[in-house]
Amino acid sequence: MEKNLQNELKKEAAIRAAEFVENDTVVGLGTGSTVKFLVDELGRKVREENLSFTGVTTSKRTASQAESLGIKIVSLDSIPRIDLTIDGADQVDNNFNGIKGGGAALLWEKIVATNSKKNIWIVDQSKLVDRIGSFPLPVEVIPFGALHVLNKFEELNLNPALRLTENGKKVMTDSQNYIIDLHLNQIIDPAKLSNQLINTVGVVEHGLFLNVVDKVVVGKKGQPLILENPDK
Ligand SMILES: O=C(CO)[C@H](O)[C@H](O)COP(=O)(O)O
Repeated sequence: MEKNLQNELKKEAAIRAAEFVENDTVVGLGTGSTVKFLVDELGRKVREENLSFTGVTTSKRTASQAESLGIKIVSLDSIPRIDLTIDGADQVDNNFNGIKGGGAALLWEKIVATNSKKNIWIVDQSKLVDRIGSFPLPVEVIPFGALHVLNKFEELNLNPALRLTENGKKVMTDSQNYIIDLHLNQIIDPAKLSNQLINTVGVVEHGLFLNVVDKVVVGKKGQPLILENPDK
């Protein structure tokens, strides 16, 4: 999909999803380019429509954008619950399984998501797929012994690659871990892979988000589509 159109559709989904944010609630704010549109819109609503909510963010990036727009941000441990989290995703299949972590924020994203009463993902239509996996699956690993974890993944034919910055430095997450991307093409059994990864010593978390999302707001030509997860 052409970049300008994709951005337009991301923005459309983000603006539609902002309507789900209610006054006096605690809202988890995800990370990424789609969420950036969401935070802009929520900032506008705070300024122009007196929307009042408390945010919990899934990255330092989102926290600084939100605070610069006047959105109140608190730490996760200072609040008893999160009412709703809105986040992006890299791919979503028909069973509402998703891959996240393209922006390297998957650990905080999963912690915030699993502590939220409701989760909404905002995506453009190109991210809806029959089977997830053509987007590389991010795995967050602690730096100590990371190359041994990479070798194990290699032995398991998971096609791992340590994520590097444009300058060739290792990408560091907000928790000071590394990211290994698994180039799998397709994931036949997401639950099995999820168990396998999380049981590998050195892995902190992975980007398979299974049975997490309640609603997906899809930016598509025409108007946004809202998909409801029947299993939630
Ligand atoms: O999981 C994420 C960050 O870790 C993002 O939500 C995901 O990568 C989608 O990003 P974008 O909205 O930029 O396409």
